[in-house]
Amino acid sequence: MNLKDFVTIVPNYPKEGISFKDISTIMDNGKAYKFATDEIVKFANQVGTDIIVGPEARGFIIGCPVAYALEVGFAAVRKPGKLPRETIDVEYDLEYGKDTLSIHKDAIKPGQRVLIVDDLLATGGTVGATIELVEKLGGIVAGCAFLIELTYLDGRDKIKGYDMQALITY
Ligand SMILES: O=P(O)(O)OC[C@H]1O[C@H](OP(=O)(O)OP(=O)(O)O)[C@H](O)[C@@H]1O
Ligand SMILES: Nc1ncnc2[nH]cnc12
Repeated sequence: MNLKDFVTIVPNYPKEGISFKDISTIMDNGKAYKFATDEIVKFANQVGTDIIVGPEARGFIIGCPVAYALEVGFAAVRKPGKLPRETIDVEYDLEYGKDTLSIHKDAIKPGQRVLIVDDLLATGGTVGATIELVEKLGGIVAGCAFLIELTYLDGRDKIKGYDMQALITY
């Protein structure tokens, strides 16, 4: 299956000049959604995975079915103020300005092998901050898996030295 055929390109969204890669047309097709999930499950098995970590919100859409298929847990990385118990937080750079990501302090046990799953790698700010959260909790980043990599934004530079998988590249 050519997964790229299921991505919808939306020009000038959310801003003029941005070519938005809409994955909702992968998710609304059962066969494409399963194919994408199965490909990440294969990678997860290769690198060895005890738990999936996915950043809000699109990381949940693809991370949760992977966790289900592997019969491992899923830990959510969220924007500030969304998690009810004690968190650790990491500030990271956006194209303009800064943002923060949080995870529950007890979401990952020291030594657990973590696969970070998200829909898309752009500048790498989100995955970089997620790696920092996992490692602060003593987790081992087994790898990072994405449906899409925007190679022209060089996000890969932020995950040098980590195993990574991208199913579709632009
Ligand atoms: O590599 P980066 O430059 O960090 O960009 C990639 C991130 O941007 C998008 O999430 P967004 O923050 O738009 O949130 P959403 O999933 O809630 O739409 C996407 O789902 C990735 O998480
Ligand atoms: N071009 C893009 N398309 C979809 N999601 C994104 N997140 C960051 N950049 C994106």
